Amino acid sequence: MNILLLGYGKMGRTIESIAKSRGHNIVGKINEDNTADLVKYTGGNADVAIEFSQPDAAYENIRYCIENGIPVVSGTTGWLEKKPEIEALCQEKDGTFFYASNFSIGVNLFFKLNEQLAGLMKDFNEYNVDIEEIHHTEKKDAPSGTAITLAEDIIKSIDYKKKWINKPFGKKEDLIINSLREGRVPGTHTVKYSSAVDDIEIKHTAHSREGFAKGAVLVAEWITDKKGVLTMDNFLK
Ligand SMILES: NC(=O)C1=CN([C@@H]2O[C@H](COP(=O)(O)OP(=O)(O)OC[C@H]3O[C@@H](n4cnc5c(N)ncnc54)[C@H](OP(=O)(O)O)[C@@H]3O)[C@@H](O)[C@H]2O)C=CC1
Ligand SMILES: O=C(O)C1=N[C@H](C(=O)O)C[C@H](O)C1
Repeated sequence: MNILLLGYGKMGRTIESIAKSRGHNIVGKINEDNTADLVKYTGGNADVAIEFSQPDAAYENIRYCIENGIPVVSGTTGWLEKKPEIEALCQEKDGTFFYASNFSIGVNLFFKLNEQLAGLMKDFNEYNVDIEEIHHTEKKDAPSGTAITLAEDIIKSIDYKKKWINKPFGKKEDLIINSLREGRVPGTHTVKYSSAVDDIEIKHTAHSREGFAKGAVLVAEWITDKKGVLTMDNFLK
């Protein structure tokens, strides 16, 4: 498979190494300094694009792919206010767009566990729930996309939480996401229910970026013959 990498930073490099080990070719690597080269690529010479860039670049990269017939797998976080526009464009152009806030299989199991725990906890108002996410100091966005997914799934079940906020303190109706930036941490997420007498915690700790990158390559292999707006739920089925 011929893969175009949009964003060749920490994730782009890890994806390159996994993709090559699975027999794929990297036909292009686009970073901030060579975005003009993007016009060289179309659905004729790139079977799929894998997009891990930065919040202010994702929309234009994904739009280019959809308009030029390249199926695109994106994991960039911090740009999601524009995702509905991309989804509409994908439908209009009969394109292929896959987005996940986290491509790791472990995190996607953790998402399911989070949904189940929220379902169990919904009638126990003596507990307060909050989220902590820890990432490396180079991360550009806060809260993490993964923490937002966790928060949105909790708010669907827990009536006393009305919205998430990215602050260490808030009212009971606010689901706190506390974002910490430390050293080279690849990504740690904790959901904690606390009462006066006990705490219940679930936690996912990534040991490296390999889980995210392998998930993105597996999805890229899977989507090349598919159309539409696709998610991890479609892939994992
Ligand atoms: N969904 C998931 O599973 C995961 C998502 N992520 C997300 O992926 C994104 C990238 O993470 P990471 O690799 O750690 O970040 P890095 O900062 O290491 O890499 C981002 C790269 O994007 C490049 N870039 C900047 N502008 C453009 C542009 N217009 N087009 C293409 N590339 C561009 C940067 O280039 P330059 O250096 O020249 O500025 C840089 O090389 C983040 O949003 C992060 O949150 C990360 C891990 C997992
Ligand atoms: O920026 C990162 O590094 C990561 N970003 C994603 C996020 O914002 O959730 C996924 C992972 O936690 C690593």
